[in-house]
Amino acid sequence: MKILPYEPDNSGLAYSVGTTLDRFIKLKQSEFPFASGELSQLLRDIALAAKIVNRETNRAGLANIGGAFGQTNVQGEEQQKLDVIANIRFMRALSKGGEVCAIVSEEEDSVIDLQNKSGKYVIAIDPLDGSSNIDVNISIGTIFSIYRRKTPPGSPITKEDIMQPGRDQVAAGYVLYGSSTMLVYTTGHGVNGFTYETSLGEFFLSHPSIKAPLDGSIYSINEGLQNQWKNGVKEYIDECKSKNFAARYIGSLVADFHRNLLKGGIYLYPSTEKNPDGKLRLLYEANALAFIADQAGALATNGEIPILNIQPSSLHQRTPLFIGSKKMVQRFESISKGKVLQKY
Ligand SMILES: O=P(O)(O)OC[C@H]1O[C@](O)(COP(=O)(O)O)[C@@H](O)[C@@H]1O
Ligand SMILES: [Mg+2]
Ligand SMILES: [Mg+2]
Repeated sequence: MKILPYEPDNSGLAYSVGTTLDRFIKLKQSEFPFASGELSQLLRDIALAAKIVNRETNRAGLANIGGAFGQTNVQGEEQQKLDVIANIRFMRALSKGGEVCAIVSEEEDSVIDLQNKSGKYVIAIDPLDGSSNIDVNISIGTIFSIYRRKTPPGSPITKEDIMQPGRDQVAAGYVLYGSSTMLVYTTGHGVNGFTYETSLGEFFLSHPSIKAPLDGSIYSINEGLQNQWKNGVKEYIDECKSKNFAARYIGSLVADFHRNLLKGGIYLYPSTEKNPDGKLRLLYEANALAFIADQAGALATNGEIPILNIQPSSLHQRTPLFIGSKKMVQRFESISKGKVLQKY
């Protein structure tokens, strides 16, 4: 009787493509003998909420889920129904999960204290990113940042727990609801991407150990705001054009970031007259993507300093964001800081 060892695939990767998210989280946790499993559970809670929001986005056109909700959020932006639904779904999953003590959300004016005496984690979340694309069937997303609270569990939530620089994130990621739905995250040990298999209701590892190309030829910026650009943005974009780079702008930060992360490219949202501090929010948009970028070998800056080094001072503060392939962001910075003259 012949006995053969089972060789699933020859990738040699410890975490081979096709590993379920749940199994991946378990395996990763076993690498940290002192891990208590709470962060693992929190990641599972996020994945659960993502599955529910995925279902809602897929049928947004059918079930009267599209369109405006009829209220504005603290940013003065008109909330879409799906913004509110996604916010409720993530709030519910995170509060039921039991690992989180406080939530900062784009759709909530103030910090939500979950009154959870044992919760160690603070989460900042953009429940639905790319709201302007909801009704037109273009990729949208969810963005999340996870911090360990600074004060002991059970004690009152303090500013110190909430206003932590991106550098202190213990995990971050995004969900992309696109032609397929993906969850991409880091816990500070590399970046991995999982694709949702709807019929099985499972996320499977599809993009292990994502590394951003060092350079690229794609730039993503809302050129409609060109007249409001300053500090070298125009010069940099002119140089990209002189090099025949491709202009790609979806208008959903998660989708533009994801493309550039995989293919090489740069996303730029500078300060404008309308948004002198930039449009994107530090706590629940820029910090998470900057952590992913950092872990994938890419860069994120506000034009002055790395996004991860910014000390937050208010919940919904905005920041200029320049994020993407290392060489492209470095080139932008040197032009915007006037360190180099363009040669076409
Ligand atoms: O329409 P603009 O000014 O180009 O802004 C688009 C940007 O605004 C956002 O939609 C802001 O995010 P929200 O949709 O979560 O508010 C980003 O996803 C996107 O990159
Ligand atoms: Mg957003
Ligand atoms: Mg949003």
